[in-house]
Amino acid sequence: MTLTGGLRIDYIVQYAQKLSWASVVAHLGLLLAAVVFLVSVRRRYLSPISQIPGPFLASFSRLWHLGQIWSGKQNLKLIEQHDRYGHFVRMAHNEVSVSHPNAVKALLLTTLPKGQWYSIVAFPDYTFYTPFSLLDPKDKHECSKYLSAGYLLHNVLKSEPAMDATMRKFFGWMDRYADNERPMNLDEFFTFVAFDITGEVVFSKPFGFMDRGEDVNHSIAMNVGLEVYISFVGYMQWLHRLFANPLTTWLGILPMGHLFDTTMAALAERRKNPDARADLAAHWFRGLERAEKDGSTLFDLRCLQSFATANVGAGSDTVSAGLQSFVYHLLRHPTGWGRIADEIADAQKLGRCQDDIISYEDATQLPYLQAAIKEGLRMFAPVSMGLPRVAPKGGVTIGNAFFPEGVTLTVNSSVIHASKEIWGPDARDFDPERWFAPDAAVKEKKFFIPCPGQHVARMQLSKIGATIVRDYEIRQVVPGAEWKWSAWFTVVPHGWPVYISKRRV
Ligand code: HEM
Repeated sequence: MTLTGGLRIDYIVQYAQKLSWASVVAHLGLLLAAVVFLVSVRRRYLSPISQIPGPFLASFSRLWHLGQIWSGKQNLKLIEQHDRYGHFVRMAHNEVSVSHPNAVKALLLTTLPKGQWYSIVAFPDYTFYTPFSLLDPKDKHECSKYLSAGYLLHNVLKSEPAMDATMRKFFGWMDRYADNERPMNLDEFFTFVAFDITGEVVFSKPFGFMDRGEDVNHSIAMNVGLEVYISFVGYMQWLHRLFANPLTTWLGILPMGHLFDTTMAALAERRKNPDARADLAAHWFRGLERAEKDGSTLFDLRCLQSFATANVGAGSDTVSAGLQSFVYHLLRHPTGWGRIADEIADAQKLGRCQDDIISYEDATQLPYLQAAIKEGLRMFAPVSMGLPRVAPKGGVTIGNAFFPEGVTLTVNSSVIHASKEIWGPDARDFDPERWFAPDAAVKEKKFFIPCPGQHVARMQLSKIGATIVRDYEIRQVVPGAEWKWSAWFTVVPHGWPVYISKRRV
């Protein structure tokens, strides 16, 4: 060490020895403040996305974004920001929300690495992974190829009789409420039926919500807790390691609850049963055999188990939200409800729509029904969180903007669905008629974010939606009262009880 270096250290040591504890803390505080200040200045002014407009807090931290999630209205707040700033909004120091019409194609339909946030969507703990949570597109593909066959329409259709059995129970509850003339929380029953159908479709075992007509073991309430958890903790992965690790899994103290226990137990049972129904698990187990033969180092039983739980979450809340949006918006547009009732009456004259639960085949031939379902999903996108991708080597160009490697670019369905540039000046209004425009099919492909469970979702929305309109009349207990919701990863409304009456005896 040089003489000057030694002297400097001596000086610092002597200076520190003279300080009281209070002033040591004050000095450390000052040092920390200086570091935070310098990092913030660097992020705000020297980042490759410094020129992207957005809220002040977002220009140097994640705080603005977390605040919006906490408000429960992140989807609406982001729409407001895009209305103000245009196609690109800096929503955090390293993340840009994109509403450009090319966003879905450039970011989601292309194989880009996913943002770090996705690592959280694998349960029960951070050592598990699924194609949903894997960030590298090559890894995702390696797992997905063993899982995707089950979602093909002709495979999903094999579950229709099982879906019908669960739907029958759902309509049994509607009949009971109609007979008793008591208000029904249709929102809850939509969630119960969606969860039970997911159980049927995934592993031929409903969770039992429809039998009891209640949230068995508070599992759905717990699932909401999990949604809040992933929305926040996804941005603080170190916390996830603290809460959800192999030790907490082994101790069984994670808040996964009945849904996840049932999923694991059902999968274990399923594996032993060679005569099982052709459900998703059957395809996945076949995929597992293939992966073993191929020597896949990535796709294994743990990945399959974790993926099953991801399906339960991803497939149930979303369908409940879609069903709710369909009924809620049609109650405000009685002519739309009437149009569907009329097309069903016409179909019945031709011998269709006769089954107690309208078949999927018949429901797909009801154009206004299909338009109203799509419009419900457009108006109220069930996945309310942005979907982050990371610009790879060489960067990404969207419109006239170039984003260099490493920038996180996010697409939010609600923002895309509310874009006046895409849907026209009436983008914020519910209007099923827009789905009869010549470019409607192209818009659906371009601007609805793809999901592997789309056929499962469409079957439920179409069959339940059509049967409700054919067989029931619904009115809100407080006509016109607004529903309530909080937007976490998904957004599921509540708080709009209804009276039911039967059209069919
Ligand atoms: C109306 C209902 C639904 C909507 C709006 C919807 C929407 C979405 C969206 C936006 C994503 C995120 C895609 C991404 O990260 O790039 C997603 C992912 C996913 N959804 Fe759906 N979904 C619905 C129903 C379902 C159903 C019924 C299932 C299963 C039966 C399902 C299974 C999944 C799975 C497994 C993923 C993760 C895919 C992956 O990255 O590997 N979804 N969905």
